[in-house]
Amino acid sequence: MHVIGTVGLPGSGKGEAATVAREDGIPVVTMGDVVRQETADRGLDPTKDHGTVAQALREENGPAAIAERSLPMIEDRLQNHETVLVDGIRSDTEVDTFEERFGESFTLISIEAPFEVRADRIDARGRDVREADGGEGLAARDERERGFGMDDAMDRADIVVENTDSLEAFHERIRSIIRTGSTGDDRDSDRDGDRDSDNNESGGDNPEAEPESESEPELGVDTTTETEAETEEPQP
Ligand SMILES: Nc1ncnc2c1ncn2[C@@H]1O[C@H](COP(=O)(O)OP(=O)(O)OP(=O)(O)O)[C@@H](O)[C@H]1O
Repeated sequence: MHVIGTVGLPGSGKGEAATVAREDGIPVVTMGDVVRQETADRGLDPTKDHGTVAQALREENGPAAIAERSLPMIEDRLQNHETVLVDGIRSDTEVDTFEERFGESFTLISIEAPFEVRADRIDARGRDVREADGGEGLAARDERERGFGMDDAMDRADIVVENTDSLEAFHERIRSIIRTGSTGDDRDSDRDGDRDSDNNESGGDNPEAEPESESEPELGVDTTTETEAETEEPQP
């Protein structure tokens, strides 16, 4: 059993990580699914009343309400799958919920990219209403997410993935983590030192990880992660 959670500010790459998981046949449970389900259960319109229900859930049942409601969905998927990805974690209180339930089988990945990089990618994505057209700007969205406790959740991550390289390199990175249950190489910082050995033990010497990590530098076309590429060393 392995439950992988992702956390990251808007435009950091959580959706891309979920896509990689699905391509690998790994079910993805998003916090949004939980809220949509609850909205439908209350006889409301999931497309319109989503925000109100998310807020109501937290007010009625506390800040971990959405995470708690996601647990049966995750456990259901774990009946038939070894690994499940949980997308959309927003606070350290939610991290507590997953750690309490899944213990060492829970791995939190923080996906990070600088503000300007995320702003450019969100513009290019074209999904969001631009600030100039009355949409919520990225700074305001960041602020709102941080208000939920996202910084504290990110600080709890077992693995930090800097998504500043090419999309191919990011996909490869996430695939490697999902398949091996660990970083697979030494490029990710680990903010929680006592989890490091767990990662290495659980999959650091998985043979599948080797070819993937070796091929990564070739995939990178973006120059923003030069320092990462320079520090890349073959695994002993
Ligand atoms: N390494 C990358 N190189 C180029 N484009 C990328 C990279 N990573 C992500 N993107 C693109 O940036 C956009 C934002 O990524 P994504 O949608 O995965 O972010 P998110 O964290 O899910 O954002 P949100 O929280 O707003 O839903 C997408 O269009 C995605 O394809």
